[in-house]
Amino acid sequence: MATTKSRLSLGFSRRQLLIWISFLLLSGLAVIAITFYASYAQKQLDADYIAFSSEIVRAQHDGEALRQSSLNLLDHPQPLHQRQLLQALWMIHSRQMTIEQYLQRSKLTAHDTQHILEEFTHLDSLLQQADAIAPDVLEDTSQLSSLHDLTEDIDNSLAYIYSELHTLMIRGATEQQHIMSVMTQIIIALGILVLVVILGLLVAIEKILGQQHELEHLSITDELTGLENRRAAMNRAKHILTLAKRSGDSVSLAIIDIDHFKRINDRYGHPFGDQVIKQLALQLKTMARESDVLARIGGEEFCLLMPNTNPDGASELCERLLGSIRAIIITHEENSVPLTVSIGVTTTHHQDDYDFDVLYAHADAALYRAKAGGRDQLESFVPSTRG
Ligand SMILES: Nc1nc2c(ncn2[C@@H]2O[C@H](COP(=O)(O)OP(=O)(O)OP(=O)(O)O)[C@@H](O)[C@H]2O)c(=O)[nH]1
Repeated sequence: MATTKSRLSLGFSRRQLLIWISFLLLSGLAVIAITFYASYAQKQLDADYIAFSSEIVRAQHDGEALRQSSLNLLDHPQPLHQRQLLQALWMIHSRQMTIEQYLQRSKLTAHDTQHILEEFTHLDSLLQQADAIAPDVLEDTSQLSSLHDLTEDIDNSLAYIYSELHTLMIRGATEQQHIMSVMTQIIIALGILVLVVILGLLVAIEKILGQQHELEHLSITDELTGLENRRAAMNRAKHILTLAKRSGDSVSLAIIDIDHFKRINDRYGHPFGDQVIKQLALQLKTMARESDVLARIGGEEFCLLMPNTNPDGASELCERLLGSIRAIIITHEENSVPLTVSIGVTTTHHQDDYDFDVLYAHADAALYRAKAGGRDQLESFVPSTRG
């Protein structure tokens, strides 16, 4: 009832749901953070600060060229120097347009560039004034000194703009470097995380497989003796009997039960009784064949299923078992403890006998007679007594 309550309609337990919600929340946050950072980084990395910087470096010569041509014109008012000055003015115009384009393409914020744009407006008005005077200055030489003053103002304005832009470029490039280093660290951290997760998963899978194998082994093994348990014996017996029934081969089953085991327990204690069981199991193991199924099917009861074995073969082996068990030397505090077993054995005779429960019942009936006959002996099931 409690389990049903703690499970929601979709088949998730509350704990699983919490884990999934936390996982989804964390993943969502990680995706948002990464997307935000990636778009910011992308903008910064898109800005071509190197090209922009080289354009600014080239532009710094424009002011000097203008000032020089203005000086030349002032000293020698000749058409050559006037042409040079007009050319310098044109150069500054076109450079100004290129730089304004770079500024728009760059990811610098309005806050960063506001004062530069204002200075550009001021520069525009100075250029317009110079453009208005320069073409006629040879006709009206009184304008020469005003023109020269204007060129000085233009040069100063350009110097201010370019030094500010230069500072911004350095800041942008530094930011790019910072972004690259943060991204490298993030990539390394993610790589390590992925490796750790993969390693964790591998360890978990390895552990689960180990536990699964261990559980499988435990589910078919008798803990005390290490022999197969009743369940495993029945499964294997079923398989062997099915094959034998088809081929018509005889299969024998012996049940081996320790005599008066209760007395051993009572006299020497339960742990000693366990040791006796283990010792007997070891002896049985050495005498059983590879193809036999040897299992502990009860407290002091073992079964030995012998494929392809007729009644004579089974009896012979069981007699040898009785003898070898009698010969086991067991001592308790220097007192020897006699150990004997009784064995009931049966062999498939009819089609119906190829069934573990039927064979077991027959062997058990024979064992009963062995116990009743005085123990430490073998009794075989006699088919005519069936039923
Ligand atoms: N030490 C130990 N004793 C066990 C274990 N399993 C069952 N026993 C004991 O085995 C004894 C079996 O006693 P009984 O069924 O009366 O049979 P028995 O004393 O061997 O007498 P018979 O079979 O008639 O010869 C009981 O005292 C159980 O407690 C075990 O794993 N370890």
